[in-house]
Amino acid sequence: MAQITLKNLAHSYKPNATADADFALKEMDHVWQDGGAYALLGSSGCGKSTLLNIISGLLRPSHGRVLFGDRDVTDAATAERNIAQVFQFPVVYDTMTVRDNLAFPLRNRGMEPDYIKARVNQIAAMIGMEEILNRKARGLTADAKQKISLGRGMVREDVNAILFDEPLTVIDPHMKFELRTQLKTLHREFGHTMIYVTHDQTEALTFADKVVVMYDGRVVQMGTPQELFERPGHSFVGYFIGSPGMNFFDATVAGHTATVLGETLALGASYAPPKGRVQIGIRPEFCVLGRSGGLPFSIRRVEDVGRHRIIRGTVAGANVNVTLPEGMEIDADANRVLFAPEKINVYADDWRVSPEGEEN
Ligand SMILES: Nc1ncnc2c1ncn2[C@@H]1O[C@H](COP(=O)(O)OP(=O)(O)OP(=O)(O)O)[C@@H](O)[C@H]1O
Repeated sequence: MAQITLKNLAHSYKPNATADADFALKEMDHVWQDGGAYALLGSSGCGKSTLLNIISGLLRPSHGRVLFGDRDVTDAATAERNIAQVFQFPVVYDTMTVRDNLAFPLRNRGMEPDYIKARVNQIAAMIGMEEILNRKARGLTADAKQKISLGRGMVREDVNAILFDEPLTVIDPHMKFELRTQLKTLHREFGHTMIYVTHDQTEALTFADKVVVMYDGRVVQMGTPQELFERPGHSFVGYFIGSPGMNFFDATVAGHTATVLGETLALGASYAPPKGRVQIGIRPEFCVLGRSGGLPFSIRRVEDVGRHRIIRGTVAGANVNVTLPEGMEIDADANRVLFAPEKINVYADDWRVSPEGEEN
């Protein structure tokens, strides 16, 4: 196993690319710690698969280097990198049995038959396929075939990393949760570096210890689910993580106060006046309705989403959401929205501004 380092990495699918917009991956430096469980999260087209294929060696980056430990593997073929990759759609040998499909990577490496048998049985139990080990893969459902692909991706214990590219897309929703839990168990047991690509925040937040959020070809934040929730490093993380996402307001900020729509709001920390387009961001969970203070608020509608309710409203015509905890009544005369000062984040040109005295 190895730490994976990306050095000045960038990629364009176009020859002679120069403009920023020509790059599917903008220049980045990034380290994936040995044994980490990472999710690579972002919306469609932000560059997740490009990055994964560069790590696995399916794609050569147009700029920069890829290191496994101290070894430069930028020009090494996929086979030399000792990586397992599971794709969105099943890749199985139809004419082989389920057992032979699972055993394939181990036989390829000349492992002992007894070891292969035991390991295949262990993986088959994990993916719920012990009963059909002797069946040919041909004729199985896409869901079953994808489970074989997942199993085959995880069967080798000696890989540097396992890369998953949206592996649960074709899996039945009930099974998704179970397989994700199994992947986590396997990670705890074997300590492989795992990178799991998804555009689904629930998948990312439940699978990973560290979530890497990509936006427009860049890594905009890497953090624990809690860090992404409490201190989104970029406004995209604020919008993308959480349901509904963060509320943003144009503001002027100085010291412990923000001014929004001519009203003064207290901040939980002190800021040097930021440059650029300044906004404050507050999650719906940290907003409450009242009759004085805060900002003027009009309720549009209330949505019941199970354990809590979401109040959809507007502040000066712009949409603002407030999450109402279970059991709390709505004051029908409330016409202001108030924010917990210590939960407000400040942004300049979409990037979070650290308050004075915050350790990075
Ligand atoms: N083979 C290719 N040739 C040219 N452009 C490509 C190629 N593959 C991807 N791109 C472009 O590169 C950008 C990043 O694509 P990529 O597939 O890495 O994104 P993604 O985040 O994995 O998206 P998705 O979630 O839809 O798979 C997109 O603009 C895409 O159109």
